[in-house]
Amino acid sequence: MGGYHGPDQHHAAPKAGRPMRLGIGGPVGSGKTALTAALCKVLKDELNLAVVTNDIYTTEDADFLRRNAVLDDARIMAVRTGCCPHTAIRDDISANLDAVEDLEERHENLELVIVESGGDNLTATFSQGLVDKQIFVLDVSGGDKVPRKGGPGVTTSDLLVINKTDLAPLVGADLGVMDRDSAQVREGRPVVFSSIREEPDVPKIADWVRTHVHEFLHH
Ligand SMILES: Nc1nc2c(ncn2[C@@H]2O[C@H](COP(=O)(O)OP(=O)(O)OP(=O)(O)O)[C@@H](O)[C@H]2O)c(=O)[nH]1
Repeated sequence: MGGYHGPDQHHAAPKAGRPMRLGIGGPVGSGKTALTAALCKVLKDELNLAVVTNDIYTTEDADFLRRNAVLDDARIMAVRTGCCPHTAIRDDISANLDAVEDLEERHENLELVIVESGGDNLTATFSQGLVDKQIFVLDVSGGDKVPRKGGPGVTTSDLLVINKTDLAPLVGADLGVMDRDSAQVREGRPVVFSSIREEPDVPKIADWVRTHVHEFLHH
């Protein structure tokens, strides 16, 4: 098992003839499952897509997606990591890769596979051997100092989502500070503020995903 900050041990997988693989990571409870469900609802009629969920001991996230009928059952696979979530998305990616490849074999012409990580800390990122793009989801109620603390998820993810903006007044979080600090540590990489509760069709995030799937499949 590698350390949190060690180099990625895996090479990026060849891209020809397969869907874009999108990782969604972030701390426990930040809204990863809510975002996965929202993206499935918004994109399922325009993109051929499937989802892999990760939980430590249960299949709770997959069960949530199935209960909410965001996709056909056969398009959702649960990985039970039995270990720290970051290990399964970065160090020993075999169970996740098997699940992704299984979905790709079972569903012809998939265009997007979302891999939702279990909740972990600010250092957890996906291996490039598992995903092509990654979104890191932070929760406003974790405090407005979190973006400036940095960590690879915050600084290097392809898209940083700062979720639960509806809670900012309740927890005294200054969204301006989060915006300024994240811009500073991310050196131009995009940041989107969202409230999945108030805006369940996540328009800016869905647009970002559409654009990247299109680029991946057609370039
Ligand atoms: N107020 C508010 N609550 C939200 C929002 N997005 C998600 N939630 C709630 O936050 C809680 C956690 O959301 P999940 O989507 O389960 O979070 P998660 O990151 O998948 O959690 P783990 O998989 O356990 O790490 C749930 O009760 C959601 O309904 C939001 O924008 N605003």
